[in-house]
Amino acid sequence: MIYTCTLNPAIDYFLQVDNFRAGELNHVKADRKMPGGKGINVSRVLKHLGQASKCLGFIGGFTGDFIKEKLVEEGIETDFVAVNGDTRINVKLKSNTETEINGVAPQITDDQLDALFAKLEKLTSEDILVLSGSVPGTLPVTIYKDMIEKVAGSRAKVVADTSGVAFKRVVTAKPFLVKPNHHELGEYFGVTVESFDDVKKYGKKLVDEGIEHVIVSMGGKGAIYIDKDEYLFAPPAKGELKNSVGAGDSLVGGFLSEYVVSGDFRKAFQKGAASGSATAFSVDLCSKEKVEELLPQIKVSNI
Ligand SMILES: Nc1ncnc2c1ncn2[C@@H]1O[C@H](COP(=O)(O)OP(=O)(O)OP(=O)(O)O)[C@@H](O)[C@H]1O
Ligand SMILES: O=P(O)(O)OC[C@@]1(O)O[C@H](CO)[C@@H](O)[C@@H]1O
Repeated sequence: MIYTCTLNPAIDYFLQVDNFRAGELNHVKADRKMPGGKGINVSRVLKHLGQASKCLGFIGGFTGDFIKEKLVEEGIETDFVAVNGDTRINVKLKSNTETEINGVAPQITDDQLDALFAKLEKLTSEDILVLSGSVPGTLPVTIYKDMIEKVAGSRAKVVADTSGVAFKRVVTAKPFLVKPNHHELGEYFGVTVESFDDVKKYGKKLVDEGIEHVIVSMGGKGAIYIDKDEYLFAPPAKGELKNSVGAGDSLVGGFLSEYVVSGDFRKAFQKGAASGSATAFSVDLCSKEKVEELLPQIKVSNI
């Protein structure tokens, strides 16, 4: 089973405003509310691509109910720990530019944290645990590292996609796969990562630190996969950008959807990159049809 863990889920509230003007009254032309948060997005992409998963994490209030209902409607299993406050709302404003305003997580108590850790006890070597997104302020920043240590005995594979201090900490626990974007990779090493050579150099440093598989996404420039033996490049597909929110999560979901079937990293990377582009060219997260349409465009090469 693939478990995705979203410590800080959200309703993603997409707003379209023509010529948004800060400091003035703006009228919304169209809006959309979607269940969001990185792990939840991975689960939704997995579902679209025909793979089951179970969503873990913390959820609360009317916003949490909305997320759970939507996931149930889509046939996605959930096993969230309930918290007292409201799950956050993240505003995704599309106008001449894209602006994101991510909300604040509700408080999480020690008992609720223990309840999440108890759920990890059933993981086995057959399972994959995806740890994605930001860490709520009331939790220790070492939480992802602690979770990896908790499941280490089970030999479940851990995939991590987070940023800032949480990324710094999770790297020390050596997950099976990490997926920073090039900005997050640069932030980790205190440098600016721009060119493919930079991505290769700093991605390889993560492999040298003990992470088996590293995928660095670079938005519209594609993605690079690094392990101890090779560097692979997946170009972006061609199309009209509609929504970049969740492209990285789609890369992770697409990758896992193939990896659990074939265990082939090259094919999994190709599917992941096709899924990232498919989401970038869609209003919602990628559909199976869109991923299959774009797949032939993604010619993975050794670089
Ligand atoms: N404009 C685009 N055109 C084509 N493909 C894209 C585009 N944007 C993203 N992609 C694909 O999606 C992948 C992931 O995108 P990106 O690097 O933006 O992830 P991210 O920064 O983690 O995003 P998020 O946090 O919103 O999920 C890229 O590596 C690329 O393959
Ligand atoms: O604040 P975090 O947890 O870092 O990111 C949360 C978020 O921006 O990431 C997803 C896209 O990747 C969205 O669904 C969600 O709103």
